[in-house]
Amino acid sequence: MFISFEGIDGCGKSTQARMLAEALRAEGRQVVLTREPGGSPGAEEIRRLLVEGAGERWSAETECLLFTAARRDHLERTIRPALAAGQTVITDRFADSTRVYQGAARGDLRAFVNRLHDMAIGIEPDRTFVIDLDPETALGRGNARGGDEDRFESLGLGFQMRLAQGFRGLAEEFPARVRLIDGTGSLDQVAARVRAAL
Ligand SMILES: Nc1ncnc2c1ncn2[C@@H]1O[C@H](COP(=O)(O)OP(=O)(O)OP(=O)(O)O)[C@@H](O)[C@H]1O
Ligand SMILES: Cc1cn([C@H]2C[C@H](O)[C@@H](COP(=O)(O)O)O2)c(=O)[nH]c1=O
Repeated sequence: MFISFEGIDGCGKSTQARMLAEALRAEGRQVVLTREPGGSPGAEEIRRLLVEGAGERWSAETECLLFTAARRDHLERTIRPALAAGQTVITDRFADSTRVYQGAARGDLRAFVNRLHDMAIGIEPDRTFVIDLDPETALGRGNARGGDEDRFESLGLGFQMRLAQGFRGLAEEFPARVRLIDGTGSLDQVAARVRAAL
């Protein structure tokens, strides 16, 4: 099974991806927990180009190409081999992030993003959990966490609000696989919502 977690920066998706991986492992499943951009040595190199770039280093189109290149490597080196071995793959972000960040929030590039996806990726998760949280709360959580990978989080509240709208829209666009999960409350409360939706 192939599962993705999505949402705005600081919504809690990495925490929930990790909690679900631990819960499934405790039940005896073999789980590969991975992330994007990254998840394979080559894709982690591309991640550094993306998240360590200062300010507006890349155009939205170039970002699409870099994220898609990283995803292709991640798919070839990590995701497909794990799925072929019967393992469960849980990824912290996948193609929906490109649809929302580059395709909608940074500009109107959905057609470009879709064409790249069809050419180079061509696979969707079986289930996608969008952790839905208001951007002010999410930014507060992100700031409290600190860290130096602030290339995207520094884009501000207005950008995060466009993202939140974009992620909510995925549930309507892909109703068979995307589940909107209320991200408020304790870690265990959110985890219970994820399990119920799985
Ligand atoms: N339900 C929650 N209640 C309070 N704090 C939370 C909750 N879930 C996560 N956090 C905290 O919020 C911060 C961000 O969480 P996390 O790293 O899981 O988010 P994220 O969506 O993966 O962020 P990013 O995309 O920016 O990496 C962390 O410090 C985490 O411990
Ligand atoms: C896959 C993907 C990611 N992004 C952005 C979203 C985040 O701001 C960063 C990654 O940071 P995280 O803390 O690991 O979530 O990259 C994007 O804009 N487009 C994408 O396809």
